[in-house]
Amino acid sequence: MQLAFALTVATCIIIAIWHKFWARKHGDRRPEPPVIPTYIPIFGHAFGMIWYKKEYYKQLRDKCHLPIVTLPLPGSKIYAAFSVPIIQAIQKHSKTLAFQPIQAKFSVKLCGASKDALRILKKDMDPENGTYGNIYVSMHKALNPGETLNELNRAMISRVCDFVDTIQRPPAESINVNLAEWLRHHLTAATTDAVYGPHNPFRDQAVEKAFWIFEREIPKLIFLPDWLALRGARNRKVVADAFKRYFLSGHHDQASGLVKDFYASEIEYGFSMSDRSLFEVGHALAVLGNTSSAVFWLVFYVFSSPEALQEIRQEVSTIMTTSINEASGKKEYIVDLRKVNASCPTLVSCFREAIRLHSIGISLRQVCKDTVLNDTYRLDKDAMVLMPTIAIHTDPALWGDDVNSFNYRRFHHSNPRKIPPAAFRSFGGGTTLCPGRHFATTQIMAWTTMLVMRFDVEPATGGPWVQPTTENANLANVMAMPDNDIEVKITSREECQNGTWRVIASDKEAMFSITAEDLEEKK
Ligand code: HEM
Repeated sequence: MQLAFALTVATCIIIAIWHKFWARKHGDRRPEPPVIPTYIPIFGHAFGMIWYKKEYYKQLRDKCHLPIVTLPLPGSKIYAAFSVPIIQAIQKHSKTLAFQPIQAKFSVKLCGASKDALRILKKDMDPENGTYGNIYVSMHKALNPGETLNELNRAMISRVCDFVDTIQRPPAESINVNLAEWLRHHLTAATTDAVYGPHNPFRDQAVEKAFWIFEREIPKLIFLPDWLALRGARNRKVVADAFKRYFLSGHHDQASGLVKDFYASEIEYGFSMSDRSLFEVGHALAVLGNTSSAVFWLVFYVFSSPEALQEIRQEVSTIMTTSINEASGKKEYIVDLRKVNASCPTLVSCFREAIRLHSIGISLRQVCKDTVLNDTYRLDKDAMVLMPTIAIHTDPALWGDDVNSFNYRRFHHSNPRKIPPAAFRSFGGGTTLCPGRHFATTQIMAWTTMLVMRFDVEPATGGPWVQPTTENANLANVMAMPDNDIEVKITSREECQNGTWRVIASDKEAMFSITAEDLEEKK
């Protein structure tokens, strides 16, 4: 009798163990994405990522021709996705394939915040009891079409226009600038004035300089301990200290809604003043990190493609109104950005094409629970999912054989090759779709329309435009910075001498629908 009882208990235990382990792994028979072997055992993929940088994902895509693969790494497992339908499936599972746990860890490491801050964020990410990243919702709200965004846009546009006025001079007196550096400095000034208000800490040149040094050092700050990333940590502190003084003086009361709302959420979460100041360095990075590179590439392509330049000038003149100012007797030119989407298809196409070619962002997700994608592959808990934009943006199957060259009409309605909207991923997608895309696009269009209409821009050498490489681009960014700068000569156009110029923007709705999500919403 005792033996029978013991056997029954043992059988139950065996069945329970079988159910827990074997059935969980193999019960539905759906496999994990295929493992990609490497010549170097264990460390092969890690080595490939470090050595070939962004190019590694293109190599893997071309080597395996699979929608998603498994890359075993020492102590962890990574899945890399190379197809639009698989990426869309990943984005749909936003609870089990989540960005927030990664965001919590990365933001604390990147900003050098305290263990207390990590504890608060981790608690928030608890799937049972946490609000699961509610803190970032305030940022999304402020940047969605609405009054807070309108105010931000108005403040930014007015600074862009004021600055562009200062470079207007008689055509014989052109100016020479290093394009990337010049744009970065003046975009930083216009953006941070709009975001942080009259006491903008970035008006101190030492703070701006420290911020951009910190930005270059981000990969070290994320992957190495702080004592091996001293330069980044030291410069981050310069910026964080400036923010601390700003907050302690209550200067954020005069800032944009974006800063005020986020600051209020941080207080609600219980972060210390020191952590709030450090996290603000991270926010500044989201706000500033990518827009100036996007303007650089757009300006580079537009001014180096005479046909595109001519078409864009023609298009912008159709959305421009001209009147005579009664007091000064001068002409007033007003460019209404609200009309760009509908009336400037070549400009919009050039913008999308320029950022398509230079998007190197990698969207990340953590597998919080075993998840099956489209009834095909099983992703195992605790692994990480990578969605490298470059693998999608350079796939000839999607874009055609000229995928690697600038085709200024690629996104033009006259192009017979129709691209699936979800294949354009410069702003990411799903729940982590860039909330700053409307602000960024408005700023990019304000700069580009002003430069295109008022100036001629050409290489200072007098020779042809030479495209810079992006081999050393900082992989912490979404847009690749050029490896070297280009010195350009900026000359005012004769026909635009006698007048004042202004850009205005929408009060009502998002002006630019360029992501799959925005296009869907518009339907
Ligand atoms: C051309 C300029 C920009 C590009 C290409 C860009 C692109 C992106 C991408 C690809 C992501 C990540 C999406 C993902 O992982 O799926 C992202 C996230 C984000 N971006 Fe942008 N961005 C730009 C400008 C801006 C600006 C100007 C702001 C703020 C004013 C901003 C705020 C953010 C924020 C807050 C996030 C994190 C969203 C979240 O975690 O929920 N971005 N951006």
